[in-house]
Amino acid sequence: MGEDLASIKPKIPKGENKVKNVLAIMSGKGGVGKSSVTSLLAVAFARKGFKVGILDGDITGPSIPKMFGLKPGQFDSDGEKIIPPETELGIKIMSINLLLKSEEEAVIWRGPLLSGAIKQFWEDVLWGELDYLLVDLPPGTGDVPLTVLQTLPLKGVVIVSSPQDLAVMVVKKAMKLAKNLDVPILGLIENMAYLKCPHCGELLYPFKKPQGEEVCRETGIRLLGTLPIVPEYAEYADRGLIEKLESPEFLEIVNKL
Ligand SMILES: Nc1ncnc2c1ncn2[C@@H]1O[C@H](COP(=O)(O)OP(=O)(O)OP(=O)(O)O)[C@@H](O)[C@H]1O
Repeated sequence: MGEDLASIKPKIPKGENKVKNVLAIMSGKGGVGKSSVTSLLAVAFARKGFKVGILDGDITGPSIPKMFGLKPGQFDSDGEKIIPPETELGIKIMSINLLLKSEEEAVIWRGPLLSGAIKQFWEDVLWGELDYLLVDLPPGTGDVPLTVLQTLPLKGVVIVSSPQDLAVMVVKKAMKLAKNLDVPILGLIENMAYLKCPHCGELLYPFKKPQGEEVCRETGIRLLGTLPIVPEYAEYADRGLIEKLESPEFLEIVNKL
C-alpha cells in the first residue's frame, strides 16, 4: 500500500512550475473571437497530447471558464498556491471568474490592480509542468497586454483578427508593441473570414473579404489560419462544451506554433 502511494506521488515538488512555452493571444479590438480561438487552440494542443493551461488575462471580461463549463469556486489550494481546475482533457484553467462568488459579479479595477492579478496568476497558481500556457489577453494594448508582454517569459504573440477589424494598421500596431518589447509575433489568425453555405457550399462574405493574406504579405507576419464562421463555435461555447467541438482547422494551426 505504501509503495502504491509513493508511486502516485506528484512528480512536481510542491509549488514548482515548469512551463515550457508561454503564448499570448492578442487582438486589436473586442469580439473578434480571441477567447474562442484561445480555447480551441488549447483543445487542439491537448488532443495532440501536450500538457496545456489557459491563463485568462481578460480580468474585466473573463469568458474562458464558461466555455469549458467551469463555475466560480472551482479551484483548490495547497495552502500556498492556487490549484487550477482541470477540464476533461486535462487543460488547467485560471480566471478571475473562478475566484468570484458568482459569474455575474463585475470586476471594477484600475490598471495597477489588473496588472497585479496577472502577476498573481503567473506566480501564485500551481501550473505544474506544462508544454504550453496560453494567455488570453483583453483586446487592445492597455495595461494587461503591456504587463504580460513585459513580465512573462513569452515565446511569442498570436494575433487574432476578423475582416471587419483587420486593417494593416491594427496588425502594425500590435507588431510595433511586440517589437518595442522584444517579443516575437508568431503569426496571425483571421477569424470569421467567410461562411460556407450549408446547401450549395458557396463561400459567402458577410463582413468584408478576408484580408489576412494581403496583410501578412505586407507586414511579413505568418498567416497561421483563415477560419470560417461556424455557428457551432458559439453554440458549444455557450453550453460550456467547447471541448466536445471537432475543430480540425485548429490541429493544423497548432502544428505551426
Ligand atoms: N468563427 C466563429 N464562428 C462563429 N462564432 C464565433 C466564431 N468565433 C467566435 N465566435 C463567437 O463570437 C462571440 C465572440 O467571441 P469571443 O468571446 O471568443 O471573442 P473575443 O474577441 O474574445 O471577445 P472579447 O473582446 O469580449 O474578449 C462569441 O459568441 C463566440 O462564440
